[in-house]
Amino acid sequence: MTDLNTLSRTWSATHGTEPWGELDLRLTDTCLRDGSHHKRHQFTGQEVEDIVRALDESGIPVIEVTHGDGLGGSSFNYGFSRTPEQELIKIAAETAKRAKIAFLMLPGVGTKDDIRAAQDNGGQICRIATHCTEADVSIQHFGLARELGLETVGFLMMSHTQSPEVLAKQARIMVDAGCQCVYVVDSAGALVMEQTADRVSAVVAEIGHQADVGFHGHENLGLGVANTVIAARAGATQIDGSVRRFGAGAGNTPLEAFIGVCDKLGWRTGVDFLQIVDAAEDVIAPAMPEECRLDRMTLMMGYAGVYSSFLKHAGNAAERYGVSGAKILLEAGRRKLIGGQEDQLIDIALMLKAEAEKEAANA
Ligand SMILES: C[C@H](O)CC(=O)C(=O)O
Ligand SMILES: [Mn+2]
Repeated sequence: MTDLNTLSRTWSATHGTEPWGELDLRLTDTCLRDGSHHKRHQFTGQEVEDIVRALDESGIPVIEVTHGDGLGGSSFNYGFSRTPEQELIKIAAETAKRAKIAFLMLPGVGTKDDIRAAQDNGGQICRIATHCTEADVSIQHFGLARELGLETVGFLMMSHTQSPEVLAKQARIMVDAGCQCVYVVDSAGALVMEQTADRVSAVVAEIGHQADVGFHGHENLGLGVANTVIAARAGATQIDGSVRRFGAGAGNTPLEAFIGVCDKLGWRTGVDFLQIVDAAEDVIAPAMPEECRLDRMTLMMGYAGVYSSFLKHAGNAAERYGVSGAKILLEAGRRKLIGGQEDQLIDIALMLKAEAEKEAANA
């Protein structure tokens, strides 16, 4: 486990004698992509325009816009988008004056043609996400993205499920394929402080001399900001979050809170705290179907280590079959389900229903 003294020594060795005094972080707001899960993929063009304008004017340097499950995610399995994501990317790119527009793709869900289309529509940063033991499926997509002149980011999803050593090896595969920044992604909001630091440190040790390292957090155990602070101290220089926590599960690291913390620590983000707080209240909150809640369901996700975007799917299955959503999530965690296995939530609901019927018959 990384303790703070070790972290301080590592920091001094790589960044000079002032432990975490001087830090420049590049922030990515993900509410128009991760928040798409919470919004059940129902963003309108007007909402995207308003949110991008507010984030851009506050100084957020990168804004991610895509269906929650990435390019090509609009489908029966994941949920259909109200507005085609390529149209939303175009609106975002036409609205932003300073910010770069990023898009996410999961190999197998999106295709190479989707990447080309996103670039044609003004997307400049291609973020490629894989389960954290499957980086090899991203190799050809990183190759294409670099060929097209896109900036590249890799997402190692469900990072809590693997050791720091495994993550470092997977990060190496992405960087060798052309990835310029690898994110440790706490998809389930299950990492606790030192577990975050250990993983980020290991990835920094493996690729830090060649590429950036990032951190993407979720709030399911209420640790989004704390985990993000410790990730930055461990060497993550690209940081994700969503203003107002507008993301899957209990939401992402609330970016405006993290920016306030950075101001207090003397870390530079280039974002105006007062402006981003106003944007959160006046522009982002009104676009949310409801606040992202830390409740029984989302706590269960952090506790059992369940992919945050399963929340709505588990809720639907619970309602349809009259069983406990929290129990579905606990079982999903026990089965170690990963993204793409949403249909198993229905199997679990049917199993719980059959168990309940059997119990009732025996009573
Ligand atoms: C496709 C996922 O929603 C990506 C993500 O944000 C995560 O794993 O967390
Ligand atoms: Mn996420």
